[in-house]
This record gives sequence, structure tokens and C-alpha cells, in this order.
Amino acid sequence: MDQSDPMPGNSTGNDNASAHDGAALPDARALAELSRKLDRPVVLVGLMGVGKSTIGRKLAQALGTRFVDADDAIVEAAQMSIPEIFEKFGEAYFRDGERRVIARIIEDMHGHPAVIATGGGAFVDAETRAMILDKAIAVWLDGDLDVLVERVSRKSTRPLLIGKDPHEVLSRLMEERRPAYCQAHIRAVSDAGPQAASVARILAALEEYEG
Ligand SMILES: Nc1ncnc2c1ncn2[C@@H]1O[C@H](COP(=O)(O)OP(=O)(O)O)[C@@H](O)[C@H]1O
Ligand SMILES: O=C(O)C1=C[C@@H](OP(=O)(O)O)[C@@H](O)[C@H](O)C1
Ligand SMILES: [Mg+2]
Repeated sequence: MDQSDPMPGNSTGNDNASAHDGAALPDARALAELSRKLDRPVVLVGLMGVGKSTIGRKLAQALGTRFVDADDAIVEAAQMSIPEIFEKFGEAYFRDGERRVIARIIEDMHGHPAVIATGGGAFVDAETRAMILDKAIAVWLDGDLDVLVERVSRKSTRPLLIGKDPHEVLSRLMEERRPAYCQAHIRAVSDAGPQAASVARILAALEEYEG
């Protein structure tokens, strides 16, 4: 890869993404070594349905680190589901709570490696994004619109999608949010292939980033 590329793993089509396409994870020694190098949490950002929660849990398993899903932590703190929070208090209130919860999770890690899955809108909030960029390694999980639409259609618990056409909403959010997601330290692709392949691509990009 061009050494001046600011986004390791920032590849599409047939360039160096192909080097990371295999589902094979690094061996245990390489994983332990990478985990040892990580002195900050890895924070997954990206659109709804791209796999932050699912792939994040598997990434943490591979690295032998803790995993926290920020959405679950918000639900626990609020004692309310995410659709209920949106309905009762609105999105702005949710974003404030989300920022505080993510800050607390990162703080609780005390600079130890961990994997944190955020909700799709967290990194779009300027303050939350600045905090994540300062204190963590931000990994943008990116995927094709059609893949995301198919995945979000499996569950109806996302307030921004309830009663709406997921293709229409996600294509609009993809446009609106791309400039924010682009600021992540790392980009990795989550495609329709095996989940292990997505995990392997993130690990390869982290390895490249950590040097
Ligand atoms: N790489 C992947 N390959 C296949 N299915 C996936 C992949 N990542 C996520 N999924 C599935 O897509 C759905 C949405 O994933 P989820 O992790 O909830 O996304 P997010 O947290 O980014 O909204 C889940 O049913 C999950 O099992
Ligand atoms: O994109 C968003 O604004 C949201 C994404 C959701 O999380 P996932 O991205 O994990 O689905 C959840 O935080 C909430 O419904 C809002
Ligand atoms: Mg999620």
C-alpha cells in the first residue's frame, strides 16, 4: 500500500483488500502480540446493519479482550429500550446519553485493549467523534447498501427504520454520514462473506496500523 495512505485497510475493489480476504485468523501468538500492542480500545463505527455488534464480539474473542456494546450499556443505564428512549425523549437526548456512556466505557478500560461497538449515529456526533478519535482506535466498518438493507430487515428494533423503507433511509444516511465515518483511523469492509473473513480483515488492518 502507498505509505502515505492515511487509512490503513482503506481499500476497495481489487487492490490490497484481496490480501485480507481470507477467513483465516492469525495464529494465537500473532493475536496475543497484536493485543499486547493495543494500548487503547478499538471502537467500531459505521452504519446500522454493517455488523458492529456481531463482528465486534468476535473480534474481541479473537483478541482475548473485553467487549462492550454501547447500545446495550445505554439500555442498561436508562432501563429503557432504544425505541422507547427515542419515542419518549427524542434523538438529541439519546445522543447526549450515548456520548456520556461511550466516554464512561472508554474511561473504565483504563487504556487496556478492548473492543467497543457503537450505534451507527454515535460517530456522527462531533463531540463523541472527537472523543473516540482522541482516546481510541476508530475502525469504520463499511459495507454495500444492499447487504445492509438485507441485514437490518431481520430485526425491527431500530427507531430510525421503524415504519420506513430501509433502502431509502440507509442510502440517505450513507451519503450524510460518510464524511464522518471517513475520519476513522481505519476502514475495513464487512461483506456478505463469512463473518470470520470480516474479523480477519479488521485484524489485518489493525496490525498494519499498529506497525
Ligand atoms: N459479516 C457479516 N456477515 C454476515 N452477517 C452479518 C455480518 N455482520 C453482521 N451480520 C448479521 O447482520 C445483522 C446485523 O448485524 P449487527 O451486528 O446487529 O449490526 P450493527 O451492530 O452494525 O447494526 C445480524 O443479524 C448479524 O448476524
Ligand atoms: O444509526 C443510528 O443512528 C442508530 C443505530 C443503532 O445501532 P446499530 O448501528 O448497532 O444498529 C442504535 O444506536 C440506534 O437505533 C440509532
Ligand atoms: Mg449494533
